[in-house]
Amino acid sequence: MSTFLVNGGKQLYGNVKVHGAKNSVLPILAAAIVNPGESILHNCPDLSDVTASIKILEHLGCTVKRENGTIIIDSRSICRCDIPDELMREMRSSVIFLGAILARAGEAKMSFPGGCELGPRPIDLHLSSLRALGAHIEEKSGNLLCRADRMRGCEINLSIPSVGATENAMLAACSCEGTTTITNAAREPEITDLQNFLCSMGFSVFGAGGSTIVVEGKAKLHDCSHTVISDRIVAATYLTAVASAGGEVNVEDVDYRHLSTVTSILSEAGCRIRSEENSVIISCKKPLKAVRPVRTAPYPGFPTDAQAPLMAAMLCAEGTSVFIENIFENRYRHVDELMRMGADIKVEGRVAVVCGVPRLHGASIKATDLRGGAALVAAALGAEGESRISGISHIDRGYQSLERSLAEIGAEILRTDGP
Ligand SMILES: CC(=O)N[C@H]1[C@@H](OP(=O)(O)OP(=O)(O)OC[C@H]2O[C@@H](n3ccc(=O)[nH]c3=O)[C@H](O)[C@@H]2O)O[C@H](CO)[C@@H](O)[C@@H]1O
Ligand SMILES: C=C(OP(=O)(O)O)C(=O)O
Repeated sequence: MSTFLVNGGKQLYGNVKVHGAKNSVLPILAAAIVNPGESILHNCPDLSDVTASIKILEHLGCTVKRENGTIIIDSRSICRCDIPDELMREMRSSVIFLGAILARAGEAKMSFPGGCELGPRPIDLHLSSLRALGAHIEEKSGNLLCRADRMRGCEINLSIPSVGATENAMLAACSCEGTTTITNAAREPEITDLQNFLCSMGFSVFGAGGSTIVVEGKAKLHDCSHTVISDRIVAATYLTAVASAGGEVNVEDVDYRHLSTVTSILSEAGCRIRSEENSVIISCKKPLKAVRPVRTAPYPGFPTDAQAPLMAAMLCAEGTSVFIENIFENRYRHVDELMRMGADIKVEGRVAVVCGVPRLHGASIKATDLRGGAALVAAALGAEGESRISGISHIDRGYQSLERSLAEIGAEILRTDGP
């Protein structure tokens, strides 16, 4: 089992590039099967979740070529409409294949998806949206058996602006007769990226980025190519790593507009931030100052995926910072591990209170989810001495060679094989 060995206490300097967004490329890979043709995707990160998506595409009968950051999917030869349980469990985004397979084949069979364990992650809104469009879905012994003989566009009002339910509804709506209007849709930049990809293959989809998305079903489709947007959560993680360790780093290939809630909090903490066309430059001297309460919220609010990395940066800030996790019920599993490094954090329900301590020390710690794992790395970079971080397969789901990127800006971090 691989671990990260981090020798903390070194400031970070230089340039680091942000790769393509996991939460964009995964639904886009699923969407590629809606079009019986070729899709060329650029800026695809090399992540274990991307590998899992490719396995699903190949299982369905697609031909997939992957070269550096480009993935070419030819979905003309699709011959199946089921996904094996072990692939469903590998990641959350496997469930987005449901809308895509239904749109393409009119039937689908799969089990429930995996993904980070952050408390209950129901898919009721995914299923009710697909049912509203005309799908018959039977839930039997942990399996979803779906058929859709004739899907019709309709109005779908989501009770929560769920990212995944919005994506599934958009994909299924592509094969419907007529127009589908999704209200209270998720507004994340990754939804806009999915809309742009669907438009590039010939669909008429508009409104993404706002709360109402309109999909005109059925269209004359053609081969397409698309470049995936950059990963705002990876960018946020680099910013918090610099805030934790100190130094000055240019985070490149990023859309600063997607990061404004994160950069405004880091500025409030005392970091100097300069946003340019495609980069954000951060410069920090320790100690930082505590910040006003950080409340996670759907985009454009503060992203839940950046909550743990930001917490890592605030552990040694002067004063008390409060975090309120509004999206997921149990997203503080990193807290116990951070406390092994000397952090002072109290959690009650959805609230975590972080009292700044003068310093952290290295420790043996374990990542139990993706962003919690990234937070442990950020904290270890700012701690005195050596930390050994296990469970890094969680981190590999969302960060391409995190250790290499951090080493390029001066971090002492090594991936080792062993217990
Ligand atoms: C692959 C991907 O894009 N993952 C992201 C996506 O996850 P995901 O799409 O799973 O997150 P959702 O936006 O669906 O979840 C938001 C909230 O809605 C609830 N809910 C969701 C669906 C449903 O059918 N019923 C229901 O109650 C969830 O339990 C959660 O409390 O958005 C999350 C919120 O920004 C991010 O943390 C994840 O990184
Ligand atoms: C929670 C996350 O991913 P997933 O939804 O794929 O589990 C994440 O990217 O932080």
